[in-house]
Amino acid sequence: MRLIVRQTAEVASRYVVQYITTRINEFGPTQEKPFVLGLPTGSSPLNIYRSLIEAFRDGKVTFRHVVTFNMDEYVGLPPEHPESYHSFMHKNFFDHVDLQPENINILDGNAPDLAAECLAYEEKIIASGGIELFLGGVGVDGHIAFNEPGSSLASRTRIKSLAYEMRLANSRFFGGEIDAVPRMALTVGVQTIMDAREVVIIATGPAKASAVHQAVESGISHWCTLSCLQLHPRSMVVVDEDATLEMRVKTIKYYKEVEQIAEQGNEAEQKASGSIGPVTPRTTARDCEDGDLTPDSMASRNDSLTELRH
Ligand SMILES: N[C@@H]1[C@@H](O)[C@H](O)[C@@H](COP(=O)(O)O)O[C@@H]1O
Repeated sequence: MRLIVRQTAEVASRYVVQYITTRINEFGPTQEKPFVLGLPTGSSPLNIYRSLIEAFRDGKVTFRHVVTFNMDEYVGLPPEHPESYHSFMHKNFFDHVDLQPENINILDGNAPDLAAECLAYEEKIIASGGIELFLGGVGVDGHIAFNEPGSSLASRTRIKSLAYEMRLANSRFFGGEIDAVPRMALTVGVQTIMDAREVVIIATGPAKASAVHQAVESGISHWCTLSCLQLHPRSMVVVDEDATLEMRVKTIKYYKEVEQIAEQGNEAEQKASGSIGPVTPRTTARDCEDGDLTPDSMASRNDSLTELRH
């Protein structure tokens, strides 16, 4: 797991946008080989969606051959309800970029057979080639998508009844009325997210500090489903300084050093190849200290991961 720390939420979001647009552009999606992107809702990704729209308008990225899968949706809320995740996504992202409507996938919380809907969603992800990059946010209790504390780390897309705390937290979107928050949702599982070839999480603000501390510095636990990313070969948590308030100074220093070394490696790589422009973070010498892999074997592992991605 990599941790990227930026001073403010805005700068952290810009980092994510730069990262995603570079990944899409380097991938070079086509009709036959689209880039499959997992997407979240919530307030945390709003800056990201705004900047992705800007990047699209400035001609820096196109979503023409991008296929999206959203993380979750409430059960029983009409899609046109202002707080449905369908509405959220169209209002904040889909309606402003060149995504093809048939490439947009969001769980149908009004499907006649909800279990079949969840199964079909998993099958569609596989049929699309698997998710290349899953972008996510995190709840104050460390949940990803609607995988609340206690969710199975092996879970897949399923129906979930929402706990009191979750409904209380989300009542801010329903005029503060907890009874207006649906009691159930459909959500991708922890394992569905883990199956993505890369996972990028944005976490900003002091309210997320405890979740980030647990996920990064503590053990893997179903009480903080974000912590499962410790097992992911290519995951990154991008935070602002406020979200690091509960972390050890030593940990932040470690991750900043890892990033510095990666940047130096990238610069050297760019100089050697004469290329310019943004480069996605690669394995660093420091990463290799975590296991018995040599930089060479890590480099070849990166190459094989790249092959798998394409
Ligand atoms: N299902 C969503 C999650 O995907 C999101 O990460 C979380 C945090 O939202 P926010 O970014 O508004 O704090 O809220 C909901 O529970």
